[in-house]
Amino acid sequence: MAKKRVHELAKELNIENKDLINKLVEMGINVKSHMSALEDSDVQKILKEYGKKKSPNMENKTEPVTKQNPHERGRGQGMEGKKERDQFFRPDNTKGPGLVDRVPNRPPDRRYEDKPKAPPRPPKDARGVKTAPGKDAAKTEIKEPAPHAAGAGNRPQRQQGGGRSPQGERSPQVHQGRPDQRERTNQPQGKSALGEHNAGGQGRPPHGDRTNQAERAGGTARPPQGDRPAGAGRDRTGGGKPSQGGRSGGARNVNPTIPKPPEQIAQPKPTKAPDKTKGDRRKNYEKDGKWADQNIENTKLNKHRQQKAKKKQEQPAPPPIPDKRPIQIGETITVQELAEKLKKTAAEVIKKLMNLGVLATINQEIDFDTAALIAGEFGVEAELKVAVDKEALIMAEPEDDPAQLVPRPPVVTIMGHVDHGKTSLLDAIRQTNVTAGEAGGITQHIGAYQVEHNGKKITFVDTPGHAAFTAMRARGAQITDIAILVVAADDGVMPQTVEAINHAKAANVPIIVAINKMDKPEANPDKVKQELTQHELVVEDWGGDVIAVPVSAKTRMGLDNLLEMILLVAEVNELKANPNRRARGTVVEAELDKGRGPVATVLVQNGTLNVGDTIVVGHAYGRVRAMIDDKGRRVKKAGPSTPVEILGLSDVPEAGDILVVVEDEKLAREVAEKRQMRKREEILKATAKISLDDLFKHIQEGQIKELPIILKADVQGSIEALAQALEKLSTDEVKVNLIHSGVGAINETDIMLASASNAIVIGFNVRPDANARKIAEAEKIDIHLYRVIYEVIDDVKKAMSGLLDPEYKEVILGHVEVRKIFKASKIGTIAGCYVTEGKITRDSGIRLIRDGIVIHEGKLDSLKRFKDDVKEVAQGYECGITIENFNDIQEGDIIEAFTVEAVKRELA
Ligand SMILES: Nc1nc2c(ncn2[C@@H]2O[C@H](COP(=O)(O)OP(=O)(O)OP(=O)(O)O)[C@@H](O)[C@H]2O)c(=O)[nH]1
Repeated sequence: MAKKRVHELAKELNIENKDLINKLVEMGINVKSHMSALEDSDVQKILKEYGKKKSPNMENKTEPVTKQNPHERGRGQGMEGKKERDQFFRPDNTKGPGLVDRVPNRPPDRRYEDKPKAPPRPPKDARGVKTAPGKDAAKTEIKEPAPHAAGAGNRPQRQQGGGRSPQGERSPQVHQGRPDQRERTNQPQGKSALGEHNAGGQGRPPHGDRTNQAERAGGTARPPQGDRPAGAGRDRTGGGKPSQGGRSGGARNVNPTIPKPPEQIAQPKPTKAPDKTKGDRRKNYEKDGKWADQNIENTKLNKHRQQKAKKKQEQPAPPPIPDKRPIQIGETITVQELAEKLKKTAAEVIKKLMNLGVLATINQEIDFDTAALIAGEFGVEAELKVAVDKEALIMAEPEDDPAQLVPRPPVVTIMGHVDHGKTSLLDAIRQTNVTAGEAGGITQHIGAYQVEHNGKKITFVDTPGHAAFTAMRARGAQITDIAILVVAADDGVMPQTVEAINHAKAANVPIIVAINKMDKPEANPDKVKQELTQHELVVEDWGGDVIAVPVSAKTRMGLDNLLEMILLVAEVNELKANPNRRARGTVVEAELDKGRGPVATVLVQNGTLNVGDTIVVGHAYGRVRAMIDDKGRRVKKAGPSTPVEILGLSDVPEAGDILVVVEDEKLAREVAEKRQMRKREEILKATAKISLDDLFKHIQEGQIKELPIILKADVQGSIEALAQALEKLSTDEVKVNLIHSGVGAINETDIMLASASNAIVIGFNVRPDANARKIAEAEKIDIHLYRVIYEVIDDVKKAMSGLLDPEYKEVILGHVEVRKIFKASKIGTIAGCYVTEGKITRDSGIRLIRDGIVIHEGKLDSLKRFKDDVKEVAQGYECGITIENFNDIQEGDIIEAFTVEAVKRELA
């Protein structure tokens, strides 16, 4: 006889293949699919299982039906149609048709409410609250089916077990196994929740159902168990373990009375899982060791699948986990960049900015604080990114290893009073050196030179005077090791001598006094020495520590001695440097050579500068293309204290700029460009908008060499007259430059031009229109309005000479539009007006403007509201106006009301 296949048997039993397969698996019968053939014995087992289940449960279930419990009803009625049954089972698959949806509509314990006798049990209630609602609801809604045998009574259990279809099949088995289990579960021992459940299912008094079920189950239920609080607790836990229970315990241990809701299954309580599994396993094992093991395996597998499916169903589109990492923002950031960092659109960011009252365009930079606020609005934290100061990095002076330090030539600067012979002395030393046989012969004035004395080198800075010395110091460059103070023996200490002394002292530079012009008969070195003491310079002869050397630049007398002394002081001061490192130096002189480009004389102060080195010098950078020494020779390297001319810079640096060698050109360029930008900004800042009020101040500060003017007038004749008069005002210091003139009102374009060229705007018998006025205010453009040519000339003249004293300033009160004209023989022309802006007062001065041209300036004769005289009329109101001694008012004219206020002038 042909073996029966699973699907055939399922058909026979009127259950789904899936359910039957699961049931078979639970029973330890290995089947792979609905096509798997079943042994006769297995078929018998199944039939027995289902057959067994049917009878008792069905009977039991009828009772609840009468009580109109939906579940019971469903069961009691028995499910005839497959559809119905399917409906019942499917919900078990976590997401049966409509199961979840219906759950909420169900009162959680409705089933139990129907049982008034049910004694209240806190623990169970608790559970009920937590889990039952879903369960019951689900059940109630879906539970109509359960037609066949076990169906009615067991279904709830199945669902409970895991709410999966397999359980549906299992249900019969549940019933089968029940008695045994019940016996076990009913044992007082605290079994796992599930165990309790199962048992409790039959014997849970607190839940009305339970009693019913117990009855249904065939009296196996044990009320005492149900009472056990522990049981309840366990129950709950068991309930919380849907997935596991579903498989391992669900089917087997399902509690017929308290079916678990799909929700419970869907949201298991992981904490109790192990207990349940344990309990189930033990039970299974007790029941049938093999079976249990297999079942566990299957359970795991199915659990995995279910979880997967569940995940898919429950989280079809998991919301993207927001990136909570803080974003890094510098001191400033553009709106666009911020939007990108926040992964938002610029529009969204701009909108948030607007909410904060910040109007910004996409390319506008906002500061860190604002950016952080915006980021916060989007729930993102912002961190201030401290930019690495590359400039500081390259400018940092590395510490030299003392072992690497070697003596270096002293760098000497010559200072002193005018005409005391500084230049003569420098030349004399240089020439002496040349005549001494220095190779090369042709001396180059590159800003510094080196001489050799007794085999030792001395570097002289070729820019005498303390002004240059201090200017360099002010730039942070101190190149001088020793200062030679030249004092003419025939003249003595003079004011600039004193200055030089103070500058050298301030720089903490040792001083050697060269008493020059000793060849002169009137030379009086003692007088010099004496005067020096008054400035805290006590020469050695007089018991001090200051070296004084009598010299003559003219006769070259004492020069060797002077050089000797220089070397001595250098030795005492232990001047050392490390030639084995990247060079660092200071620009002594720089210029733009027509043929060679930017040329700078650099005094290397430490390290060795090589041809090919990448350098940054102030705002210039480049690679050392060539180096020329003070003798005009090309050199490849320059060590400490060596002055060299260097070629290859991008721009002409300034004296006092520091030269550093950097590793790569990109970094050099970056730093140099940053400095250039900073410099430009400084220049821009310094060039403030000109106004007549502070014109003289700017002229004095040398910031202005010309005064750009934009002139607007009522007629061409006025422009010509004014242009001529204004241009005549040009002086040697400032040239008046009429950059634009025209007939008509001052408009927006005039203001923009003034803003771009930093010009002042003069209006003669014309007014700025509303737009122009607004822009002028925003752009801080100075507009001067006149009605007399002489006043224009006088004001500009005074402004240029610093004599302008505008003690009064005109303030515009408002504008009134003439809308209707009335003629009255006695009064004259009455203008029916409307105040369009500001206000007009009875005592305000007025200008009648027609097409931007001032037709009349004067006073009001009367200001009325209806028939009453009023002191003022505000914006939005009508009024009647007559102008003193003026009747040529036309409709459309604008009356400008103004007042003149005294202004306290700031001293320039
Ligand atoms: N007799 C004599 N005249 C000297 C000596 N040194 C300089 N002179 C003269 O003094 C005058 C000024 O000399 P400079 O070398 O130009 O003096 P300085 O200090 O460089 O002058 P400034 O550059 O104007 O500050 C010149 O006429 C020199 O010829 C000297 O040793 N003896």
